[in-house]
Amino acid sequence: MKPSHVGNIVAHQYVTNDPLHQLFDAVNVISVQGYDEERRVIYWNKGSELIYGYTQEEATGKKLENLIIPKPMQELVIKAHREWIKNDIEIPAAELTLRHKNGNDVCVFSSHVLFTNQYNVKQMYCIDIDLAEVRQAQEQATFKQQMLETIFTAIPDLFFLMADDGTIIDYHVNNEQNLYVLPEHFIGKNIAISLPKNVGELFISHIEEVKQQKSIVSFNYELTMPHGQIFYEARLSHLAKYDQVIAIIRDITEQQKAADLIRHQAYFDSLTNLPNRFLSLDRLNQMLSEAKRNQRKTAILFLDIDDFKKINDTLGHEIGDKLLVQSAKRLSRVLRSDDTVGRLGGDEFIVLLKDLSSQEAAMESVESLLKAFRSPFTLDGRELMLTISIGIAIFPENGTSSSDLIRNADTAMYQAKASGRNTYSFFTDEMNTIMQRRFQLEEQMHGALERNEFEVYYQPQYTVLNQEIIGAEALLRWNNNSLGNITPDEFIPIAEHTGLIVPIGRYVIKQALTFLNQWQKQNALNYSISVNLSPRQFRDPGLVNFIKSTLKETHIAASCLNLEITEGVLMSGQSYIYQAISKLKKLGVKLAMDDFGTGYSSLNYLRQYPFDELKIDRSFIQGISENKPDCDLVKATIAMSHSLGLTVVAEGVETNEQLTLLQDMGCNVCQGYLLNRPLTIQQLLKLPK
Ligand SMILES: Nc1nc2c(ncn2[C@@H]2O[C@@H]3COP(=O)(O)O[C@H]4[C@@H](O)[C@H](n5cnc6c(=O)[nH]c(N)nc65)O[C@@H]4COP(=O)(O)O[C@H]3[C@H]2O)c(=O)[nH]1
Repeated sequence: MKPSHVGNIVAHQYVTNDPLHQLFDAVNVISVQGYDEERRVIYWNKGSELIYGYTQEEATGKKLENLIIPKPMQELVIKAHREWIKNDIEIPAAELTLRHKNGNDVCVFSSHVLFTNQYNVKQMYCIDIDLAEVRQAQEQATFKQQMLETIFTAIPDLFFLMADDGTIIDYHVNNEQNLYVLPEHFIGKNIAISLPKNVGELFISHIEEVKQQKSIVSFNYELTMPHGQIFYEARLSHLAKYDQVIAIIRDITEQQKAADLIRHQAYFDSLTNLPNRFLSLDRLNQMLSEAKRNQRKTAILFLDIDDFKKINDTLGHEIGDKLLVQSAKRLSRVLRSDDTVGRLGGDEFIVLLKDLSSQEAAMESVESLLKAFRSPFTLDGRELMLTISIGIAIFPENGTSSSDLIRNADTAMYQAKASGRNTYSFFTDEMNTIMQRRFQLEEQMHGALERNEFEVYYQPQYTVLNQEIIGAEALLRWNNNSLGNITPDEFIPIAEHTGLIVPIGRYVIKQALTFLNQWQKQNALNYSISVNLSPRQFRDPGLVNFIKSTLKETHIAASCLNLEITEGVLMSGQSYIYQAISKLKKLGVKLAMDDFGTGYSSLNYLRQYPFDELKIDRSFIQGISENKPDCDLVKATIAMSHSLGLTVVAEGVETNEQLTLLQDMGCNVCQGYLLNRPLTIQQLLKLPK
């Protein structure tokens, strides 16, 4: 292109800078502007339009200071430009904030050159690089930095930046007290030597792992710090691009303690601190696997504090709890460290004796356990004696599975209780048969009332003098489809144990009084009815009211109801029993002491409780005709009862001889096979008056 000598300044530039302009025209990301000596635009590329907003047409001919220079800088720019043209004082490249067409700031890095063209005219070229993105990136970097710092200060975790061989490069910690060693001792050093050997090794092995694995690797460790034993969780992340590893360390002592506590609560009994049922059974399973492997014997002991329920009921749960704690301590003390004692619940404990050479070897521990209870317990200044009953099952003789062994030890304990408590019993096969029968009875007893399997029989009671019927004793019978006829001696104790005696007992009372009403009406006689009451029935808070309302419903005078209780009912000395008896007496109901002669036959109870009648057990009656001591005893009992104002009833009279003797002794009432067996209602109603 040729210069056009028309005095047009624009024309000059093309002559001078044509090849360069072609280059600048092609670059959009850089702004290139050309100015003449008066700072008028002679060149304005596309990049300038993009940065400053003015098109080439708009910019051409305009003065630099009026175009993109902010007001405060204008004087300065004019002066600098002049100095350059006149005195050759170069304007240095600099970061400047200039102005967009829309008035906004434009941040650029501006470099400048001054040409003198062939007409000796000076032209200044400005090359501006938009710094908006750079600034934005810088701002973002600063923001991120600040954000990281804020995070670092806000969270309590420790951060370590390490080379991927474990050399510590940098760290961040909120409180230097949380550092195991001071920074000067670990910066630039390998983490393995900055921490205890085992922890250092953990770090190194996990650093190796995180390098192989792309995800985060975490592990726990603990350190002894001046402020205690501290648990940490370390999370490692590999910065593969930089061959570095970041470790974020968190103090998890509190969580650890909470988890330990939860674990402890899940496995240990909170009262005695002994292993609970869950842990005890787990230990039993472990012990059995070991015993199987080593072909050794082990023993499973079931322990139960005798009459603990009574202690709890009379002295209160607080004392009961204290006794359990002390008992647990005594039990633990006498066992070998290898053995386990656990609490199964209530007053039941389990003892696992490991590695026994023989069955007899268990005896030593059993005796120590019984002996541990020989000295009294001292509680709040008072002394209490406790005894325990122990059932023992031996692996492998009495079972190889934990469930069999537990069941058999329980059965043996039941036997120990039955043989008078404060003793032990080894499991035997006969016990197993008894227990199986027991379980069958228990199973069938549930629902027996609903299935109408019970029937009340009545054994007539006669005056000894002339054998006139004065009443009857209600005796329960149970006929079950699969088990046949079950005697009360067998099922009543089970009904007591399960608590089913409460509804069953109410059934008997209701049936007996309903029948009595029918019987009294039919014969127009004021017969009485005797009903047995079990100890467990006294724990039924509705008992007295039930009797009261049933008497009312059946129109029976309270004095016609005779409640038979055994010494066992009174022995616990529970206040609720005394209260129930007093209330029943107030109703007008009569009270008989049953089975006299079989237990302690404590005369004290006869004085203490308002009895009307005393029933001499049939085992004595049977002996009176053959055996003098029995005869003397019965004679004395009758005399004593009479002196206390009690009516005497003889049970189980089977022979005329017995009857005659009882007549001689002045016994009042009798019942027995001689006169009649227990009868059904129909049979009894057919009897002559
Ligand atoms: N060898 C012999 N035995 C005679 C003779 N006369 C009566 N008997 C039996 O002696 C038991 C007397 O009842 P118990 O001492 O109260 O002893 C009762 C009583 O303690 C309990 N029992 C029975 N029915 C009930 C009941 O409804 N409630 C409660 N709680 N216990 C009951 O079961 C025990 C046994 O009852 P049963 O088997 O009916 O046995 C009855 C009766 O059948 C005789 O001349 N010779």
